[in-house]
Amino acid sequence: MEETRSQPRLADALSKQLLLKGLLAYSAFGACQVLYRLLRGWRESLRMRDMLADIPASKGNEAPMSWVKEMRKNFHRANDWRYEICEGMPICKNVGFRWNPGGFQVICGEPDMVRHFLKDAFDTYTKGVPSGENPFFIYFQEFLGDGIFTVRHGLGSDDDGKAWTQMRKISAQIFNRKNFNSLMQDVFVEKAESLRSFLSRPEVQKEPVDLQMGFFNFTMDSIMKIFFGEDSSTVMGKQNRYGEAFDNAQGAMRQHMVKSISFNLIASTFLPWPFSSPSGGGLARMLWDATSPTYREFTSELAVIHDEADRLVKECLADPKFETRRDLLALFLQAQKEIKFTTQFVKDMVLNLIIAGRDTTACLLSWMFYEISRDPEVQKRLHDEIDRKSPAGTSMDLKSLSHNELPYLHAVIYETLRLWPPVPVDSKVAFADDVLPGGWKVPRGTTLVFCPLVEDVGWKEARSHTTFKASACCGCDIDFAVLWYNMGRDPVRYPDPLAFKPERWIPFTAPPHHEFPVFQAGPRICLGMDMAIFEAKIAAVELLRHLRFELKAGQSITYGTKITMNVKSGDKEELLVWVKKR
Ligand code: HEM
Repeated sequence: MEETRSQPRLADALSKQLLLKGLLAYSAFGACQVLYRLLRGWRESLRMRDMLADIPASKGNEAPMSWVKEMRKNFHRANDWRYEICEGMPICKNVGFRWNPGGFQVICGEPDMVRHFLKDAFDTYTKGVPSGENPFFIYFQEFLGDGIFTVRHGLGSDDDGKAWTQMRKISAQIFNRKNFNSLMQDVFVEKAESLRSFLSRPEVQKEPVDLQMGFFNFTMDSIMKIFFGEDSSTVMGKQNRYGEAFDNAQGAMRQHMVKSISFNLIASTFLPWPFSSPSGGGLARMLWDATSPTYREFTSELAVIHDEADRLVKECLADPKFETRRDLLALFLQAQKEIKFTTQFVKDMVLNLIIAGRDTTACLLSWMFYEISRDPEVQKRLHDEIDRKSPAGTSMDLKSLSHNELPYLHAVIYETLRLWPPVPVDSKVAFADDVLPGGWKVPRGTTLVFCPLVEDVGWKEARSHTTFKASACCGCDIDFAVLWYNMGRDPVRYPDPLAFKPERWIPFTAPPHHEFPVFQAGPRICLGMDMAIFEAKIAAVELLRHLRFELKAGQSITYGTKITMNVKSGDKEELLVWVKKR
């Protein structure tokens, strides 16, 4: 009897002992892991600090990681803040923590440097790896999956860049001259006519209209047709849940990403497995994400996007004409047999191409019409040129819309891209130690950021004369920036830089890509560059043949919060314009 009563007590004591031992073992393991990470981080950070010692810190950001705090404070004017911290310096750095190598950035200001890391040393610099040290890429990858925008090439890739080469090769098939003058031309003209007919409605012309929304709908409808063979009519007011989900997911992702930088850096260093991991995962991040309303919004919108991508892929595969289809989705699915892409991969590609093709060109058109509708002289010159060279009823193709035929229109587009680059920031990460032109050392793991070659003279003075009001913007920022935005505003290269002067592009000589990296440069230069310009020209000619535009007075115009730089009026992402028949 005595013996049977003592058995549970013994089992209790044994399990308590086991628990205690387990806890002790886990504490020892956790402490060793944190210590190891700290030592490793400290050693790597020291090495980076030593190698970067010759490069001056960006203005106001001398203390380790102080730039993150400053960046947060300046979310509402992210692009201008980036200009100010490297003003007058051809190269500067943002300093990371002493115990984590993740926060080091080098901001380059000279086209030679840009050329070096986008072209000459192409294999050394690529996209970052999502990790605790690079929290920006965690969410970016979650959004874009394994598509062309996230895939790494060169030293940073596991497959020697094969996946990127294949994606690029297949995508490039759609951007040939034959397609421009048939499929693309037909689609752009049809969708531009729809937009023009919508804007010509008397009820639409009674009130100022959000022209930016019109352009996002126009580019969405065009992309759906060219890339996926699908007819959508958002331009005519038909709702597109996909487009909305896309915008909401982008906005929420960026907000959450910025909010999470410090948390991810700290958690991945100081919390042991399974609460965190150097790859950026772990229970702590799961909890952090799950309790964030912006993250929940991001994932629920992402689910809508994925369902839609699923539908597009299924319908394409079931199409009896599948084998003869030439839209981009069909090309990828046809190639799947030989290259063994997974269906998930094709879906990611779909998503990447929509972001590439829809938002960028819509931003270009929005800023272009912002400039046109606030300057009657520019609009008059465009009307005159179009009336003379491309009146209603004449066809629009690559030749008739070239810079030789319509030099002023071409110049307006380049001037818009200079002042309002649709992708104002971007970055590359060094995967090996390197030396930049000028002898500046760059350690492995540094994020390379571009900055313009800016002189102190000129910029401030020009700014004081501008009518652009960078107020009331609640835009957020990303931590790794490539400053296309600022390069276009360099007063040395572009005198009177803030003035909209299309004449500076006449006669037109294409600028070297590393000096004007609006479409990036080197082997990963934008694939859709010619398509975007062609599309913007067709839309502009079609609208200006029939309509005139006047900016609604009293708007405080600035830039918005998306990855691509859209127009913001007050606290709304819109561009209100009066549209009238000519
Ligand atoms: C004004 C319009 C556009 C601008 C300013 C623009 C700008 C850019 C930039 C800056 C990049 C480099 C991003 C990076 O990898 O870090 C890029 C890449 C890319 N763009 Fe565009 N883009 C525009 C329109 C388009 C269009 C219409 C398409 C057609 C789908 C397109 C397709 C791509 C693709 C596929 C890449 C990835 C290239 C690669 O990594 O190999 N873009 N674009």
